[in-house]
Amino acid sequence: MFHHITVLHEEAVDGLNIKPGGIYVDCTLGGAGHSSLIASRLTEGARLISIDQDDTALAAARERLAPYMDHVTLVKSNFRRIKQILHDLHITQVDGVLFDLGVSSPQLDEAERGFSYNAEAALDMRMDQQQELTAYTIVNEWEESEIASIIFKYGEEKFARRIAREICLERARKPIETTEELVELIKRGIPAPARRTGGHPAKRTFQAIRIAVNDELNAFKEALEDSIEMLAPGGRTSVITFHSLEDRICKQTYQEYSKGCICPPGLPQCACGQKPTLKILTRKPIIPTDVEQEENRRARSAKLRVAEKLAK
Ligand SMILES: C[S@@+](CC[C@H](N)C(=O)[O-])C[C@H]1O[C@@H](n2cnc3c(N)ncnc32)[C@H](O)[C@@H]1O
Repeated sequence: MFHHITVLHEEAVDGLNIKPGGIYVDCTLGGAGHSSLIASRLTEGARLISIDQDDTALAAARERLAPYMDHVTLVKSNFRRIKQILHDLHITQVDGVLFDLGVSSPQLDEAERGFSYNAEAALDMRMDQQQELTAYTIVNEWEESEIASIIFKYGEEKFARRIAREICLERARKPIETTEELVELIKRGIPAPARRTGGHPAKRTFQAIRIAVNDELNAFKEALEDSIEMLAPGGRTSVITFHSLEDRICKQTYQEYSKGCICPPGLPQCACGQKPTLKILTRKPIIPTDVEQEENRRARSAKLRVAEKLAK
């Protein structure tokens, strides 16, 4: 049973301002919470393309979306291929693109996927089960400096170098096979007083390794830029992020595309001719209500940002 509680369910779909006959893309199908709401607002002639790289999500979503399958297309792929996916479907412009980033609850709950620091499993963490790179490779084969760098950059973990050192000392003795072994090494790398504050000591390092395994930040940046390019005038992007690194990419990309003239100050008139591509509709991100945060822990760090494509 695929059980994922959709975060900012109505808010993210309302953000798309659905036109009943439009063409929409849900880049992160997951348990199809957002996709089924979008599909329920579409009428004949409309189209929803829902993408996920996880086979389990696609199988479950197929059932949930059964009543709408006449206007829904499911695609197993990385969303960083959005342009190619749309091109293959002969679609040149879309009216809205939704991202609800990160992992789904089933991915976290199925211990054998290796995403959780609370369950023993092989070091995996792949969203796409056919991908080659796994957490095992990163932990056992990457250079110590590379491991330290991703833990610092993607986990914002200040003891990154010490943790990387512990990992490399251990793997010189024998390969590190499981999430549990990794958790122990992370704990060893964090001084005792720091271990007692700020949640589970392995949280930041697990997040970092997961981001690296799935190349999450680069995939999102590329896909967001390509989505903006594929939007029809008046089309919208609606993006839910769950940590500051993703949110920063969204905010900065929206800002870049909403900039007009970039001439140096003091010129008597504009020489660059640059026009803004996007209008940002959420100056401050929308966050889940207190009730939603109370009911769903995952919702606590969620932020929604919406932007609209301007006419040229
Ligand atoms: C938070 S869940 C989405 C939940 C969904 N909105 C719902 O309401 O049920 C994120 C999903 O996006 C997928 N995903 C994350 N990054 C992806 C990528 N680069 N390409 C394709 N799918 C991705 C994950 O496999 C996961 O199923």
